Amino acid sequence: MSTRLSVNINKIATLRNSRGGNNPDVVKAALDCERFGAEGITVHPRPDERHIRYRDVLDLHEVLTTEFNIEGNPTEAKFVDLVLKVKPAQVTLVPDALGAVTSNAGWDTITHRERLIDLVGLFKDAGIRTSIFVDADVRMVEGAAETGTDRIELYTEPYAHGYGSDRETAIAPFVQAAIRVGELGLGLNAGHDLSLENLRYFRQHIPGLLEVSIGHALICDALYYGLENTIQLYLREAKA
Ligand SMILES: CC(=O)[C@@H](O)[C@H](O)COP(=O)(O)O
Ligand SMILES: NCC(=O)COP(=O)(O)O
Repeated sequence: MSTRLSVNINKIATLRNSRGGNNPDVVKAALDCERFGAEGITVHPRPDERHIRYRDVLDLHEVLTTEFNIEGNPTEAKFVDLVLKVKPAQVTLVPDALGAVTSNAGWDTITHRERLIDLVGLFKDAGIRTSIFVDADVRMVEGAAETGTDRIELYTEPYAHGYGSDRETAIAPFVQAAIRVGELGLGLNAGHDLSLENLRYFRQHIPGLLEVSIGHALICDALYYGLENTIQLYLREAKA
């Protein structure tokens, strides 16, 4: 089974927004990512629009030909309306805290069960595949399964953080979670802080990994290797 690479282009928008204007052009960059081999494009609009703007999502939707994955916090009505309007291939529900620098935890799928059931139903009725962002915790995976979601996305920051010092210990809860995902018949995605250094080991130890979404490290690597080479390097790790 091959794991698909979805390139998160938030950081390209961050660079554009730092000067105003349209350089780099986010839509062109996304199309180039696709041309260079990306199998999907991920965006994670936030209420402050500090990187991807809601307008970008509409523009991207017009032109992308690979899988479009929109991530974000569904407690924002604006986010829900945007996703229902665009109808991407996949929506990933993330419990972002307002003001957080980046996503820093998965859902408590037990506490938020009823809300997640409603949201998953809403998006699935619109023909959108759903994925719920969760920590590598079997209880949270089981809670996610009860919402009716198609997939879960494992929050991989703790793995990435622990990889350098003790990768066997770092991957262990992710293996357990992935096995449970498979038993429950859900699809499995993963992301956050995956990199050229830690991706191959993750891919080789996690059963049934359908998709990784990678942004920060990939765009940093592109400064050195160029976007086309970098996407090829990540594809090699994702397929290893
Ligand atoms: C859910 C997730 O892990 C990513 O979408 C990540 O949060 C990227 O968001 P930022 O680019 O805002 O850090
Ligand atoms: N879902 C994770 C994602 O889209 C990218 O996260 P990161 O690679 O920017 O940490």
